[in-house]
Amino acid sequence: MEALKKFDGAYWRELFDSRVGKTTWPYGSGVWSKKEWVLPEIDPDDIVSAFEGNSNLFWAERFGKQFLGMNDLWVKHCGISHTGSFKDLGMTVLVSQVNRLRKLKRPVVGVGCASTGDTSAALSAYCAAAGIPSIVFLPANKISIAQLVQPIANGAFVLSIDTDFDGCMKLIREVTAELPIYLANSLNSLRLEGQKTAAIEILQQFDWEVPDWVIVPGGNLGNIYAFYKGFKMCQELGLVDRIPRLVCAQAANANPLYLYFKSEWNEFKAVKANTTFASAIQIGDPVSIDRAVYALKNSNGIVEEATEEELMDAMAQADSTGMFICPHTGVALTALMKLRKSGVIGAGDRTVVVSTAHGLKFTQSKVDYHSKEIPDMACQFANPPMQVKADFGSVMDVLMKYLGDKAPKH
Ligand SMILES: N[C@@H](CCOP(=O)(O)O)C(=O)O
Repeated sequence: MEALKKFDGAYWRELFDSRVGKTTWPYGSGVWSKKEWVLPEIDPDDIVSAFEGNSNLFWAERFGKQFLGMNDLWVKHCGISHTGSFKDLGMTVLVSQVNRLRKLKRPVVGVGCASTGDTSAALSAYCAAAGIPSIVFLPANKISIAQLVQPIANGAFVLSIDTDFDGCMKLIREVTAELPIYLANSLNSLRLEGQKTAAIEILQQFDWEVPDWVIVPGGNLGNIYAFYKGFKMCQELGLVDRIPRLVCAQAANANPLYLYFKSEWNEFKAVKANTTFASAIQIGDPVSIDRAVYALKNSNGIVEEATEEELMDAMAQADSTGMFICPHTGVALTALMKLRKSGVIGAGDRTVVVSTAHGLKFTQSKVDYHSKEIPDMACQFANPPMQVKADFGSVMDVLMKYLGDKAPKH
């Protein structure tokens, strides 16, 4: 009974009154009533929901209208998944095949990858579920804590190597040529077979109406090709009659594809990737460069880039509309902002931004931004917590000011 009492409105009301004194609750007595709530009817247009129709395709209504003057902007959230990124889509296919190979007594002792965080999280989770050893090469001190802890907790053999992702990638390719370790990076087509399902799902979610644009953040560049593959497959099957134009969005600090595009596909040069908050795409020598170029050329595609300040501002703006995105999605949104500004993407174009990972994997970057602790960055959309003395008057003062600023001006 005592436990049940806690759910009784009167109990809380009593507690509230005894601590704060009698107050007038302005939102109707129903809030504290013991009776069951009867919700008033609501206009469907007023429903505030994270999900529009399907589970992971959001209509970014407020962001689109407020920052871009767009009414048909969507976010395909691939981070709502088991390990929090789109890598799950590909890894379930790859690890399933490895499982089969092992049952056929093929000499696969373990599965390995180089990673900037998300790939290793997915690989280690699926391998752990199947009881297959996983080996991951991570660039030391270059991935978020949330990402690092995933393969560790999943029981992978984690090598923290004093190099960058490109160095890890080079090493794992050399090692897998010598040892019975199956390479799980996205140069393995099995990964792409899984990842391309996100494109098919987008079309299905739009009832087979093709969006005008799909914007994908790009680092190792397997995913932009996977999207192309999925869309192309649907076109070849006659499910749709065209494919969307693809945009690959890179961080300016790791932009070899962007530079190649700007040279009108004249000459590709790998770059030394500099530190970026979009750490999962901090890659200077992408393994899927040729496939990405093929995808972009065959979809009338574009490559854009985002500086650190641009991507962090875009992330903060998106978060302020409730999105809580990862920095890579900030890169994609920056690309969209630039293409909207130049008029390449029109106000009425149906556009899908691919959100590649869950924002909770990148909380440190958000904390740094909102604390305004990033050198040479204005952090213009920062929303730091307000320090306030623990007394009623001080709290009332700041709240009155806040509410005064926020009150609708009629
Ligand atoms: N961003 C990736 C880098 C590895 O790319 P992959 O496409 O080969 O898996 C990661 O999360 O590790």
